Amino acid sequence: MAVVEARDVTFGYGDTPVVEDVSLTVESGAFLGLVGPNGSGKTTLLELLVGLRRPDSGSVSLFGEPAHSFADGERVGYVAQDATHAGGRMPVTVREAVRMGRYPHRPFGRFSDDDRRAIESALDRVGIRDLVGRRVDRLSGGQRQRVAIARTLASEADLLALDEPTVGVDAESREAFYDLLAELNAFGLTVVLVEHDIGVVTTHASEIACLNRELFFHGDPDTFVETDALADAYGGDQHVLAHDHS
Ligand SMILES: Nc1ncnc2c1ncn2[C@@H]1O[C@H](COP(=O)(O)OP(=O)(O)OP(=O)(O)O)[C@@H](O)[C@H]1O
Repeated sequence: MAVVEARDVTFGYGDTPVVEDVSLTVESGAFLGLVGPNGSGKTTLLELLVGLRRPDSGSVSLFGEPAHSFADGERVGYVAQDATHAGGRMPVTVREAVRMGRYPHRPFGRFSDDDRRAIESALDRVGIRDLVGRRVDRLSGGQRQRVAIARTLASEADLLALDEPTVGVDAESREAFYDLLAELNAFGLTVVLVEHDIGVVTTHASEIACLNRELFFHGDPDTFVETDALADAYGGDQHVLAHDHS
């Protein structure tokens, strides 16, 4: 079953499109890495795919319905670059931030045992139980990203979309973070990840989409590194491709 289906999607902030004619299907259970040079439209496309923006032309459907009809947290977890959606800058505790993942289920009502179970299980699966009483705005970037993931798990979302989640996170925590994503993916969570580090994404993702306004490639990582798509999308700037850890 297709979780995301984008057809001929074009979008621009002004007259010039920054995403043009992109068609892309993300199947259930996929781990898609979305790569491309700086300013190539990755964040914009991710926002289009999860319904945070509407295309100027073309269409995006999520779980077979128009993407813009999905509110954040309702089957779709979205982790923005600075994880503000996880209460990243708010003076709330980790437990409160993770509880927010249940709000789509209980907009006004009291929390049920099911809600509490989902929250506790998310804290355990992401390994942040020792942080529950800490304020989110005083955590490290890597810890905040884990809170963001826990919030998504608590919401029992089927799709997790992340925008460069490990910017500013040290290499060790970054590896642990990607291992966690791979594990959650193995348990059935569909993942779409914007990541500028091609090495990271070809190691962890099961498929790659390479964007530079238009989609240059969508397929498996091994094929991606063998084709010209990479050089074409990056304008032949090969040294950026192999070891970009900036
Ligand atoms: N809110 C906005 N208003 C106007 N232009 C924007 C806005 N957001 C992004 N852009 C422009 O759209 C283009 C695509 O930006 P986007 O952030 O989607 O690219 P990206 O591939 O995620 O970039 P990066 O890797 O540098 O984060 C860029 O030229 C950017 O300057």
